[in-house]
Amino acid sequence: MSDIIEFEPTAYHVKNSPEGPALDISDFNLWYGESQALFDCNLEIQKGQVTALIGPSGCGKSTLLRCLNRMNDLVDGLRIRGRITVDGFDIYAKGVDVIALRKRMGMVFQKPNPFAMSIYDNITYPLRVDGVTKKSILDETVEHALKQAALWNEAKDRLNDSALGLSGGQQQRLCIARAVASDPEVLLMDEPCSALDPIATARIEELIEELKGTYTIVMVTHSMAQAARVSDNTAFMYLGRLIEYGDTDTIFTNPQKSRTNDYVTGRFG
Ligand SMILES: Nc1ncnc2c1ncn2[C@@H]1O[C@H](COP(=O)(O)OP(=O)(O)OP(=O)(O)O)[C@@H](O)[C@H]1O
Repeated sequence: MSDIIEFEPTAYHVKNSPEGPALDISDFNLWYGESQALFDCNLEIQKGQVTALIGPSGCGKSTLLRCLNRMNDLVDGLRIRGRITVDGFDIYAKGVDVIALRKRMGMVFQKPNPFAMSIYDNITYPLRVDGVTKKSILDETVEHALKQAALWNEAKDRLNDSALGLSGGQQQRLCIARAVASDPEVLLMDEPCSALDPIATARIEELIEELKGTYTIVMVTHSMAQAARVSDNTAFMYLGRLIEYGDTDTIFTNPQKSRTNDYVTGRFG
């Protein structure tokens, strides 16, 4: 049993310090009711780097990603065994403030999901919920977040327009801006380009390259080409098990396990 009973957000402010992994997943198992979806997963996710989760459909990539900010908590019949720590804090320990945890672990989904409100309000909404009302702080946050998400030039003259009027790629960059506005340490991305065309995809990939270092990024992708282009490390999953994990070049060019090799060379998947 864990000896950590309180989640301490302050501990997260040591952003991407060079020592140790940002996230440590150890002996992690998960069941949806009677059905086990994750088996003894062990993975250290390095700070400031991009880690890709790859593997065939249904192998548990999204399940594992969603455990990293406890997005699975509301699923009926969900059980877990094992441990996930963020900067040494057990995120499943008793007393953890899950809302505070999710602020530290921003999430970007497959389909862009801006709120039906203005571009400005999309970014400031989480701050307002936290009681921030000072206009200068809100303005500054909007500009900074949009610049970080490479959307400032396209959006600065239409901040009060509806976010739903943006293109799909712009909407996804807005969702990234909204995630970074809360000043997270980690960005979790679940197939962030799957609904986008190749040009919008290339913009998001460039953005991921720019954001890494400032943020630790964990990304689920179906595209092996994308994993090879943008990630530093790759974890290959199969049937709920983590089969192999290593630096992306090695996983794609010299994997140790035959199943990894079969997958990355397109023999199945
Ligand atoms: N909410 C849920 N309730 C019950 N079973 C679920 C739930 N979510 C996922 N599963 C099951 O868990 C397993 C892993 O699913 P998951 O979505 O994590 O896989 P994935 O690798 O992300 O798949 P894909 O690439 O198709 O998105 C699958 O067998 C899936 O049917």
